[in-house]
Formats: sequence, C-alpha cells, structure tokens
Amino acid sequence: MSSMHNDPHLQAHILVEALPYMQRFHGRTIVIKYGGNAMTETHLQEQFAYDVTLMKQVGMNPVVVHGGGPQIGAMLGRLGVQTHFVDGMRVTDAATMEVVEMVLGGRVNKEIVQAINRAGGRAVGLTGKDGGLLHARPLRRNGVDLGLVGEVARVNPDVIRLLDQGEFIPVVAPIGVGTQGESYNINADLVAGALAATLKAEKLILMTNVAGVLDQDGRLRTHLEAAEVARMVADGHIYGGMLPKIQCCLDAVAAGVHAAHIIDGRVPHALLLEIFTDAGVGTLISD
Ligand SMILES: Nc1ncnc2c1ncn2[C@@H]1O[C@H](COP(=O)(O)OP(=O)(O)O)[C@@H](O)[C@H]1O
Ligand SMILES: CC(=O)N[C@@H](CCC(=O)OP(=O)(O)O)C(=O)O
Repeated sequence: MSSMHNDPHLQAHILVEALPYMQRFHGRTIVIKYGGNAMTETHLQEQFAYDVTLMKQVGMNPVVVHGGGPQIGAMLGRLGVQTHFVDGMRVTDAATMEVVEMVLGGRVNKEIVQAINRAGGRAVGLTGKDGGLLHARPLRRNGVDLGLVGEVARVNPDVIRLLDQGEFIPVVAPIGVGTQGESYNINADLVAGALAATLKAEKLILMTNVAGVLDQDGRLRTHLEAAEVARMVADGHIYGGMLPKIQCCLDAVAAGVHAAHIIDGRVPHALLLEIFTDAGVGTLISD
C-alpha cells in the first residue's frame, strides 16, 4: 500500500482506469449479496463498507442484501435449538423463525448499517416487511416441509427507489412477509436475484467464500455462458451451495440484468476490483 502511495503515476493510472466504469454505471443500480468472510472478518467488513460508500459517492445505486447463516446458527446453538438444512435451506419452524428475524433484522442488519455509516455513507436497514418490499410464499421442495422457508412471490421496490433518490444505501435482510403478515425465512441469494430482476439492475454481484465458479480441475472460470453452465450442472461440476447462486444469476440475466458475477469475498476490496477495474474478480455469468 505504502509503495503505491509513493508512486503518483500509478495512483493517477488507477483513477483513470476507473473513469469509464464511473461513467458507465452512473445512476445504475447494482445489487450486492453480501455474505461469507467479507461479513464476519472485521477488516474485510470495513473494506466492503468503504467500497459501497465509494460506489454511492460516484453516482451508482448500490443495494445490499445480506446473509447471516453462521450468525443464525451460532444464536440457535446458544439457545439450544437444533437446526438442519435440506438442499441448502434451513428448515424453519416458528421458534427458529423468531431467532432468524431477531438475528438478521436486528443484530446483523444494524452491524452492516453501522459499518457503512462509519465509512461516511448513509445506510438504511430494512427487512422485506418494510414498505411491503418482499412478499413471500412457502418454498416447496420435493414434498419436504421446510416450514417457514419462503421464496419471493412479489417485490414492491418503491421503498428502495425512494432511498436511492434520497442518497441512502438500502441494506436488506432476507425476510419476507406472507399474506397473513407472517414472516418467512428466504435464502439471501434468492432475494438478491429477485431484487436485481425487479429493479432491472445493471449488475448482480454475489460475494462468497470461493474464487468463483471452478471447473473440474479446480481452475477459475472467469466467464461462463448459460449453455455452458447447464452442461457443468448436468456433469456434476456445479453442486451444493453453488447451485442456487448459479440459478439466481441465470434468472437475473434472463430477466434483463446485464451481468451477474460470483466473486471472492475473501479478497480485500473485492467489490471495488469488480466494479472499477478491467480485470474484475470471480466469474461473470451471461446468457
Ligand atoms: N463449480 C464450483 N465452483 C466453486 N464452488 C462450488 C462449485 N460447485 C459447488 N461448489 C460449492 O459451493 C460452495 C459455495 O456455496 P455456499 O457455501 O453456499 O456459499 P455462501 O455461504 O457464500 O452462500 C463452495 O464452497 C463449494 O463447496
Ligand atoms: C432459508 C434459509 O436457509 N435462509 C438462510 C438465511 C440467511 C442466508 O441466506 O445466509 P447466508 O447467505 O449466509 O447463507 C438461513 O436461515 O441461514
């Protein structure tokens, strides 16, 4: 870092390289699923907060959707409540839902809001209940009852648009509201995908704990087209937690989002590198 500071030419070069991206993405919405190490390690969290604040400062509209699976797991453990997953989804009974809502909508959401505010941004925390943002219905999986696990039935983006115009950065916890006012626990990747599609976002960026989508030899694929993704899934080279990410990237791109990225949240300033540099980080998925 210090050697970079000592090289004004390099600094100027970096700023100039960022200019076309600032121009291209000015006034555009970029939906970011924030999760993994980037959320739990203090220095990565601080860097993320600076990245989002910088995006907003140069005229983009970042919309943050956060996860928090490990934090929910830790709280359930402290309360002595057993939890288990079916196809990557946490089976959610009423007692679990109470904890999910407290942890995601309370502690985790406010920690992110505070981190962004500390970086000089103006973040506003929401759950899908606020402004009727995320209407949910029960998610059905091969006849297995997942309880209060939901999927997004409808998005009402009015509150996001209002915040964007007001120079605020929305930070959304993945909780939806049902027809009777009940809460649903929704996988955060699904929420990010649905928001990106509804907002006709320029980009959907999913931050995770791997370098991106890897091929059968463990090499990073920097660009994948839909047809190739389908082949990799059929051949079993994409599985587990990567499946819903891939699916929501494909859905978002099919719905008109220009690009969907799966990026390595363990890399310092991963978001900044993805948005403002020619190289980018992770895997770009296009149709
Ligand atoms: N082709 C692939 N490339 C990279 N990761 C893959 C691939 N196929 C399956 N995975 C798995 O998907 C995981 C990422 O999903 P997950 O752990 O659910 O992420 P997150 O917790 O960030 O939502 C990886 O750790 C890896 O085990
Ligand atoms: C239905 C379901 O599984 N919901 C997730 C919601 C949080 C989430 O998605 O967090 P990560 O992105 O950190 O995994 C859960 O209960 O863990």
